[in-house]
Amino acid sequence: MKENDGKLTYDSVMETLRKYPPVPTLLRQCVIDYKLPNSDFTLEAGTKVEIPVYALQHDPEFYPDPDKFDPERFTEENKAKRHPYVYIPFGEGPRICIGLRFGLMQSRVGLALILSRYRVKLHSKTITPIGISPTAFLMSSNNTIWLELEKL
Ligand code: HEM
Repeated sequence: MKENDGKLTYDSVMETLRKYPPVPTLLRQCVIDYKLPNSDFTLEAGTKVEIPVYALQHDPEFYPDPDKFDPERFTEENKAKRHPYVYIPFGEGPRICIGLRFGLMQSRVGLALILSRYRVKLHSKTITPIGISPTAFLMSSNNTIWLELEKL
């Protein structure tokens, strides 16, 4: 907020959803035979397709130094340089998340309310580095994240 004239921007929420998309893969089913551009491969109608959201959002071709948390990636200028479909935490197309705007706003308001009233630290019970669960269907940490909230 200090860096943005006291305003809470969406950029840090967007960068969080890039690094940790709650839905790491999207599912689709091909409805017509479709020849992939620049290849001899044809997807046949009926084929189930998994779209790797997590992998796209960590591809260094689109996001250099992908593990770095850098909200600057979401300035209007930087966004314009990327293909829009390499950032799809809410999906895309006719079945895109119906709660996209509400989800973004809710995360922002929730964070603002907590961070304006409390100093948040990791509790010593939390095992670090925090890893991603390899078995959960939705993005989850591999261990409980314990936080310590101190009233400001
Ligand atoms: C940060 C919060 C959220 C994330 C990351 C998220 C993510 C997603 C994703 C990835 C999809 C699948 C889209 C696709 O297949 O292309 C989806 C679908 C959907 N989401 Fe969300 N969502 C969020 C919040 C919400 C909220 C707040 C609501 C409702 C108030 C909501 C309601 C729905 C519904 C109804 C669908 C199914 C849409 C359809 O199939 O036509 N989501 N969401």
